[in-house]
Amino acid sequence: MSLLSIRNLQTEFRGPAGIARAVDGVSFDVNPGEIFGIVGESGCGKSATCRSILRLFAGATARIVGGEVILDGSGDLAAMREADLARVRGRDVAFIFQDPLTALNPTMRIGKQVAEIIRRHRQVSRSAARAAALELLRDVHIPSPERRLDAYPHELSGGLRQRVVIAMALALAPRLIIADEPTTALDVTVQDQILRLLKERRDRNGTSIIFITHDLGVVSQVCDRMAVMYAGRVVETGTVRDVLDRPSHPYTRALLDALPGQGGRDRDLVPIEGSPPGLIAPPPGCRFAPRCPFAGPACTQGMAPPLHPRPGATADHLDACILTEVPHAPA
Ligand SMILES: Nc1ncnc2c1ncn2[C@@H]1O[C@H](COP(=O)(O)OP(=O)(O)OP(=O)(O)O)[C@@H](O)[C@H]1O
Repeated sequence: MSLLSIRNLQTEFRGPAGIARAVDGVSFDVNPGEIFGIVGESGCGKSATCRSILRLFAGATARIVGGEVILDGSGDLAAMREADLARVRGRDVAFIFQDPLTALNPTMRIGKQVAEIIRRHRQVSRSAARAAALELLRDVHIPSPERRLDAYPHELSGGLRQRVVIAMALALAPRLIIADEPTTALDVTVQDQILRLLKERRDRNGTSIIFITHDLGVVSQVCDRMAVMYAGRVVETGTVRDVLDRPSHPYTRALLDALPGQGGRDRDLVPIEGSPPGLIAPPPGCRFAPRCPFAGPACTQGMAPPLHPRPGATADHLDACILTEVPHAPA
C-alpha cells in the first residue's frame, strides 16, 4: 500500500500570455520509507507537482484542475478544504524549500521558530516545546545546539540554516517530507551532509521523502525509485537502478548521455539539442518528439502517450514512448 498516490494530477498557472498547464496528467506512488526522486530540466513541472500536493502556491494564479492526491489515512488532499489541508501541512507532510532563508523568519530566534511549529499543532508548554526544539537541533547535528537555540538565522551558515529548516520539517514527525532541491544552494561537502541527514531520518524513522533535483548523481546516491519529468508529464518511472541503468525513454537516455562518465558510462557530453516546448500550447503527441532523434510520424500525433510497461521490463518500470525499440544514441 503506498503512502502517497498521485493520479492524473493537472495544475495550471494563469498568466498574461494564457494558461500554462505546468502539471499535465502526472501519476506516481511513493511507498512508506521510500526516497522518491523527481528529475527533469528546469521548468518541467517538478516543483509545481510537489507544491500541488500541499497546495503551496505563491500567488493566486495556480489551480489544481484535475486528478487526485491520495495520502494514506487522510484521503484526497486535492479535494480537501483549505482548513483541513492546513492541519496536514507540517503534521503529515512537510516541505523543505531550496532556499532556507525563505522558510525562516529573519527576526525570530531559531529555537523559537522550531518550538512554535510544535506549539501550533500540539498542546505543550513553552518549556517543553523549547526542550523538543533543542532535541531536534541535536537530531540534525547542529553543533552546540544549546547556544544555537538563541541565534538568529543570519548568524548561521547556509548549511546550518538548511539543517534548521530540516529540524522544522521533522518537528511534527511527518510521514512524508517533500524536499525541493534542498542542497542546490549549498557547497558540495555540505550538500553531502544534508543528503546523509535525510537518508538517516528515513533509515531511523521510516519517513518517506520526495526529492526534487536536477542532479542524476544525487538521485543515484539517495533515491530508491524515481520519475523523470518532461514538459509537465512523467515520461519514465521505476526503481533508480532500472531507470538509470536501463533507461527506456529517449529523453532519459538523452539526459544520461549528456552526463560525462556517469554510472560507469564513459561518453562525451552530448547536450540535448533544442529546448522544451511551451506549456500554454504544447505540440500534439509526445512532447519530446521535436527533440527526439528517433521520432517518427506517429510520435507527433494525438494525445501525449501514457506511461506503460515494456515486455520483459520490471512491472513498475514504465515509460511513455510509443516506439517499440528505442535504440541508444550513438556513443
Ligand atoms: N507562479 C507561477 N506563475 C506562472 N507560471 C509558473 C509559476 N510557477 C511556475 N510556473 C511555470 O510552470 C512551469 C513549471 O515550473 P516548475 O517550477 O514546476 O518547474 P521545475 O521543474 O521545478 O523547474 P526548476 O528546476 O527550475 O525549479 C514553468 O513553465 C514555469 O514557468
